[in-house]
Amino acid sequence: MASLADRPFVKMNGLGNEIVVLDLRDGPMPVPPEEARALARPDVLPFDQIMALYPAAVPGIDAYVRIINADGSEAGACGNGTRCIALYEYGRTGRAHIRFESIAGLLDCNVSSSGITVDMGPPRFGWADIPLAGPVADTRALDIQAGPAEAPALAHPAVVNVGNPHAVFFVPDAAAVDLGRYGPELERHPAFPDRANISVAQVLSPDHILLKVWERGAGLTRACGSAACATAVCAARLGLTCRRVTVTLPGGDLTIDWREADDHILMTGPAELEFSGRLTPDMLGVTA
Ligand SMILES: N[C@@H](CCC[C@H](N)C(=O)O)C(=O)O
Repeated sequence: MASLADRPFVKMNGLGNEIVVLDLRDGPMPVPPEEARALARPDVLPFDQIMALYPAAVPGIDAYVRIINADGSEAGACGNGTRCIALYEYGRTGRAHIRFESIAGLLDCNVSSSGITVDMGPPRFGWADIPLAGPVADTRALDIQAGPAEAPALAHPAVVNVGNPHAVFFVPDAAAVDLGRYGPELERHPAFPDRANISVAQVLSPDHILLKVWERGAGLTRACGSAACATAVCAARLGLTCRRVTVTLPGGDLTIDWREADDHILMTGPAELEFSGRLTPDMLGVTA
């Protein structure tokens, strides 16, 4: 099977969410899950997601993007990674308006001095869209004890799909929740047949939310852009906040605006280029 050995990579981050960009437009090939897992080892090139760029099928689109988690699984959305590839493409082309396509649809991005804005599209609240294991009438608060019985704050999450599945637990004190302990079980709860990204959110004011995230396929991360979007729309839908909020994650702040006019979610924040290099067989765990 083809290997990524010798392909160039760019290491970036979006608020400390660790991203590896692989521009495969010149020689498209799938990212082998076992090579992704080998690369993610702590002593190699630890990352939360690979953003792999492929030629777009449609004119006017810069690239088709596939998103690979550190465990080798594929995701439909990655907000922080999308800001990273927008910055990468801006550096390559000098164009501030960049458009990507993904399994979840179009990602329209704008790079400016105040940050990178990504149109993440509209949220989907239907139980089958998230997806959930069975019909649920009200996805604002699941009528199940989703979390462990000894952690009563972790029950009745709001759920939504923003290109990927999210469950958001609104709690009075986010710092008091040991998400590293409960995340693995919640991510794989039987209610979520495709697993889920798990957020613990504390509403600080009608325009400010504190958030920490256990990411599906990556674990605890310093930031998760799609989780910030998911949390903002769930909070607004529950009447806890307005539609434009600042979301504070361990890695920093994102601005989320759930636009009334077309139901789209706009996420604004930074991205950073760290270093670049070339993948070697050793890094990918490939033996001759
Ligand atoms: N880091 C991301 C989310 C990446 C995908 C997620 N772990 C999933 O499997 O759905 C972000 O910034 O949105």
